Amino acid sequence: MNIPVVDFGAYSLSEKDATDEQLQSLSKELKAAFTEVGFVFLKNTGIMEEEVQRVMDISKKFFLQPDELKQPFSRSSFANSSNHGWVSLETERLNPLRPGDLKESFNITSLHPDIKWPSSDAVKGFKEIQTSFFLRCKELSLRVIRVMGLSLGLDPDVFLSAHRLMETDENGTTLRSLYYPPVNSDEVKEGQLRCGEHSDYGTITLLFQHSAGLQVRNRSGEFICAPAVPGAVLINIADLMQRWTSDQFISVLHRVLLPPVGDSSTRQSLAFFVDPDDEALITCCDGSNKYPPVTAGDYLIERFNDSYGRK
Ligand SMILES: O=C(O)CCC(=O)C(=O)O
Ligand SMILES: [Fe+2]
Repeated sequence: MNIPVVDFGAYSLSEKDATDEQLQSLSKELKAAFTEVGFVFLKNTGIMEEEVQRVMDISKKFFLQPDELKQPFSRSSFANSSNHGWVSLETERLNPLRPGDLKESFNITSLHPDIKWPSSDAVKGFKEIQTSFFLRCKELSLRVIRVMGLSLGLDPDVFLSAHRLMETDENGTTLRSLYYPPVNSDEVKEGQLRCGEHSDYGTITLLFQHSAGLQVRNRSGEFICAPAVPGAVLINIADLMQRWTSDQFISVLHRVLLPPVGDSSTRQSLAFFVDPDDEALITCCDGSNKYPPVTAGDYLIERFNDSYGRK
């Protein structure tokens, strides 16, 4: 399996709009990638390497602090945004059959003015850097979602109109910084990984990474290493989008293994999980009843219950 590379230059964030011809050609390429592989590398998106690096650097400063300083920002301590906040090591199990993932993360789901942000000198600029990257990812996602609608011959509003509330407490879209600390192989539990096998939950995911480590399952069921393509954003289809398109676009399992024994390297990545508005009703867009309609908010709560444990 090769993940295709698509040049998004014609519709990059530095362009106001693309011509119909350019959109047609992009939609053909994206459709092929999303129906056959479920993943695509998008290059020339307009999001620059320096922006990505800035977010990784400030996130790492947050993660390297003692747990007591991170605790006040814990996920589930934000009243109106249940997925927002810091997730400690081994808390989430993306594959619930394995021990907790050997990763830490910080989820940004809400940009509501009342949200409390880390603001100590050690993480100076955290709010501004994360907020501006969230908004850039949001703009790029909306462009990709528009092209995805066109690629299936739909009115682009079918998908776009379900993504009007990103960054508010009525939409689950999340910018997640991930940090995989050095692994001490003497302490690893049986079957434990950095990130267990899973597919993502919502519409699409934008993944920014600078080092290899991610594996993607191919059609024969083998996990294949995804390369890190400098400057490109890796985009994959998530489960609600697969449902929405009656399985035309495919949401594929992926994972992050442990480094080889004796390798003490760390890994960082940024994932922008795009979700439909909580109240959006996801109904098969081909008019079939392949899957019953579900509201995005209800669907996400179920999935989080599986990976974080039921309350
Ligand atoms: O860190 C990575 O590369 C993958 C993370 C991931 O797949 C996820 O958090 O859903
Ligand atoms: Fe994922």
